[in-house]
Amino acid sequence: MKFSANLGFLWADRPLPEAIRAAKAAGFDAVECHWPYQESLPDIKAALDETQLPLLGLNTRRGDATKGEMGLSALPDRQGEARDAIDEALDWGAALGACNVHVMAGFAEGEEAEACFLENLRYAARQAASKDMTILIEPLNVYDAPGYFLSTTAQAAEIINQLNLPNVKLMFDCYHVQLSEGDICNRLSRLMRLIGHIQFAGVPARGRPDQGEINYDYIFSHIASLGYSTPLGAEYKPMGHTEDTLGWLVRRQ
Ligand SMILES: O=C(O)[C@@H](O)C(=O)CO
Ligand SMILES: [Mg+2]
Repeated sequence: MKFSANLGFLWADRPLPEAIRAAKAAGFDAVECHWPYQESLPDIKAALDETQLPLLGLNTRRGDATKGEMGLSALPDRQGEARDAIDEALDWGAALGACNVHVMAGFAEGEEAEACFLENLRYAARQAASKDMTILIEPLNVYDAPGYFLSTTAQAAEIINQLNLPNVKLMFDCYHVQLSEGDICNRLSRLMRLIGHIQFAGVPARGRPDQGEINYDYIFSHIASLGYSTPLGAEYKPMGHTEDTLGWLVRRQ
């Protein structure tokens, strides 16, 4: 099993280039990030080149983070901004050699929001295809993100099936799935052909994966048995020094 350090949470107190080097030193096989846009792209690229760690993905901008926005792609009155955010994420991703862009839907509901999200995803998939990249959509749990447009894997699967585009896939975050839906292993089996990336964290605190109600040794074995070998994204809040939380990784090396 291979692992990707999500630098939105791990070593989040360091600039991304330093966080990338820390992930390499800790033994991760890949990295991924949330919103790198305030940092220097050439410095991030230099750290990726130096460490030879692949960048698995990044997110589209949230919108106005000070207002708590979490994406724009399902907001019918924000289509121009949403597409700028998609273009920006794809440009950064292509420059950094990333394979995935997570298109964030935002807080919205109803048919108009769904039609808007589908249209923006079609646009994103077209732009991504020309860069050989994949678009991910991720349901967020109803406790952390109440009102977020996508909250279940069933809803995400319906959208992906409706689009029927080879480069639109599901980001299956075991943490969100456990809180909103449960039944993680059966869902992984059923949804495997739609999955583009898998993330994990302890539940319910979103801390290190070896603490909490989920037995990740079991889940990782199940994922391996399904033939999935892409690095799994460690997207948890270390609540202290990241190095102090890596026993789960060290035990597997
Ligand atoms: O699960 C999450 O919160 C992330 O994967 C993300 O991209 C949005 O914050
Ligand atoms: Mg996630």
